[in-house]
Amino acid sequence: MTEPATAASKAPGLAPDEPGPGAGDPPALAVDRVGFGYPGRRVLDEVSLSVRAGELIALVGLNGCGKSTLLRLTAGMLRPDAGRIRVAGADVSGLPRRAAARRVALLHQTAPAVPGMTVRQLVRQGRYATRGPLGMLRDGDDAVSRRAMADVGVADWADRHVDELSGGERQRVRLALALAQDAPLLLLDEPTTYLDLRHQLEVLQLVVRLRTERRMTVLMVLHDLGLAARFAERLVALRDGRVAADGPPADVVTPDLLRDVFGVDGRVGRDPVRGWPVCYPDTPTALAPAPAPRPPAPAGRPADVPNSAGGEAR
Ligand SMILES: Nc1ncnc2c1ncn2[C@@H]1O[C@H](COP(=O)(O)OP(=O)(O)OP(=O)(O)O)[C@@H](O)[C@H]1O
Repeated sequence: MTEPATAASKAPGLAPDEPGPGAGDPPALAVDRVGFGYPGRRVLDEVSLSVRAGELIALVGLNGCGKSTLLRLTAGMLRPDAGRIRVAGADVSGLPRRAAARRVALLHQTAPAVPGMTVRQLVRQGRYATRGPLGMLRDGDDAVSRRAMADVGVADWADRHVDELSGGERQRVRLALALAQDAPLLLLDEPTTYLDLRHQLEVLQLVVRLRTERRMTVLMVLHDLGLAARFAERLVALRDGRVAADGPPADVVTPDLLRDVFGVDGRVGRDPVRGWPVCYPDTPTALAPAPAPRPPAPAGRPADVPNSAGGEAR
């Protein structure tokens, strides 16, 4: 997990006239004091995160703490009601949909499975961002789709119907769909859901390869702290819509994290061979009180009101 990133080739996904990352470039992702709420429900407050190109980060936290919402905001599907999110320097909520899709790909928790659609057809939809005005695939799109299917090991299923696949098989096809976007920033919402142990490891090894060989930047939500600590180089923990911890797994995965973020008493040891943190959760305990509410936002800054759109930014 700690192997250095290889030298960057041209970043994937960007149009030929868009520059790839280089020295002095803005962070791959900059989340700056972001707040967001659905109508009647405040979800994120003052969330800040700076991610370098090629980093592999696991986002962890209790159910409902705002992880998926942060990914949807980062993909430009929702608009923050406070703060800004920039991907390679561009404010995602101001980008046209296709331009955002060339920069960020999101693996959703659920698949857009139209009845009768084949795996090949679904994965090709990932090329949406590069399609011409009439929706035609361009030169090279088919090769990118095929590479995405091969990366995830689903090339042999190209003619199978998506709605006839098992949950785990569908999850891998969804990952191929996200990879087909060939975007430099990959957001994975629970990529190991439904997968057996072998395929969990295969998918996470693939994610590591994408980072080291293609210099993709990856932010992934994982519920398994052990896998997160083993595969990510950095862990970000959300609690009550705020960043509660951010750093290398060895620093972040502690009994305090188990208690304060997950409300679980437990111990943390080290894998005897590899050295990565291993959690030994004992029993649920009362969560420590949430941090005190921050002072009211200055007048004119809509940090504490729900997003009036309450949904899709576009
Ligand atoms: N479209 C929506 N409208 C209203 N509330 C929503 C919507 N989507 C999510 N929420 C609420 O926002 C909060 C954060 O949801 P989110 O899906 O971001 O949590 P999460 O950390 O990803 O949870 P999980 O680990 O269970 O997937 C939850 O309380 C959820 O009920």
